[in-house]
Amino acid sequence: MTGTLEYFRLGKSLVVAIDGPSGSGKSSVSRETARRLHAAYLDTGAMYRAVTLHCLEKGIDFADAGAVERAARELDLVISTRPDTESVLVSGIDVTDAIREPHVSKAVSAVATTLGARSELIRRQRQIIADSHHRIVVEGRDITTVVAPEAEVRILLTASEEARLRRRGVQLGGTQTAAQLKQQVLVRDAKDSSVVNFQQAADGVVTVDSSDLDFEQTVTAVLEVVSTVAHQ
Ligand SMILES: Nc1ncnc2c1ncn2[C@@H]1O[C@H](COP(=O)(O)OP(=O)(O)O)[C@@H](O)[C@H]1O
Ligand SMILES: Nc1ccn([C@H]2C[C@H](O)[C@@H](COP(=O)(O)OP(=O)(O)O)O2)c(=O)n1
Repeated sequence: MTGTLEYFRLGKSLVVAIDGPSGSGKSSVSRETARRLHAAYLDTGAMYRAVTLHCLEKGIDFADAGAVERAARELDLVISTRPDTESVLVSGIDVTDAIREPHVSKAVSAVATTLGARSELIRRQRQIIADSHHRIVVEGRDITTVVAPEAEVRILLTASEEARLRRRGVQLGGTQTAAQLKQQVLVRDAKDSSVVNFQQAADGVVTVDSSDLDFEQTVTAVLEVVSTVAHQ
C-alpha cells in the first residue's frame, strides 16, 4: 500500500478499471479501494440509472432509441467522484436514492442496450477520468474493455450466482422475493450481456473471484492487484 501511495505522489497516472456482474461487489469494493488509494471514484452504473429515471419521469418510450439517446445527451447530470460522498444530481435535483429504486433497476437495461445512449455516457465517463488527472477507480460493465482499456489496472470482479443473489437480498433489507431478486440480478445481467461482455475477462484483465471472500478480503485482493502495478 505504501508503495502504491508513493506511486501516486510521483504524479503517475493510475486508473483502476473494475467490471463485473450485478451483486459482485463492484460499487462497494471500488469505493473503498478509492478511499484507501486517496483516489477519485466513479460509479458508471449510476449514470445509466440517472438516464433511466429521467426517461421514466418524462414518459420517454424506451423503444424509441432516438429519444433515449437524446435524453442521454441532454441530461444535466452531475455525479460526485469523491468516494465519501454518494451524490447524483439531475437538473440540480438529488436523485441519489431514487435511482436505486427497484422500478429503475427493472428498466435500466433498456438504456444500457441503446447504443447511442451508451456512446454519450462513455464520452462523459472518459471526460470524468481526464478531469480526475487519471487517478480514479472506475467501475461498471465495459470499463476494462471500452471506456478505459488502457487503464493501468484492469480487474473483473466476479462472484457465484448464489453469493450475488444473497448479497443483493441482504442489501435490499430482505424486502424482495427470490423471484424479484432473480429478475433484478440474473435476468438484468442476461439482458446487459447482449451489448457488453462482463462475464469473461478480456486479455490482460485480472479476475478476482469474491465468492468465498468477505468484503475486507475482497478489498485486500483488489489492492494487491493494484500494488503489483505500482511496483512494476
Ligand atoms: N466480498 C463480499 N462479501 C460479502 N458481501 C459483499 C462483498 N462485496 C460486496 N458485498 C456486499 O454485497 C452487496 C452488493 O455489493 P455492490 O457493491 O452493490 O455490488 P455491485 O455494485 O457489483 O452490484 C453490498 O451490500 C455489499 O456491501
Ligand atoms: N459501464 C456500465 C455500467 C452499468 N451498465 C448498466 C448495467 C446495469 O443494468 C445498469 C446499472 O448498473 P449498476 O452497476 O448500478 O448495477 P448494479 O449495481 O449491479 O445493480 O447499468 C452498463 O451497461 N455499463
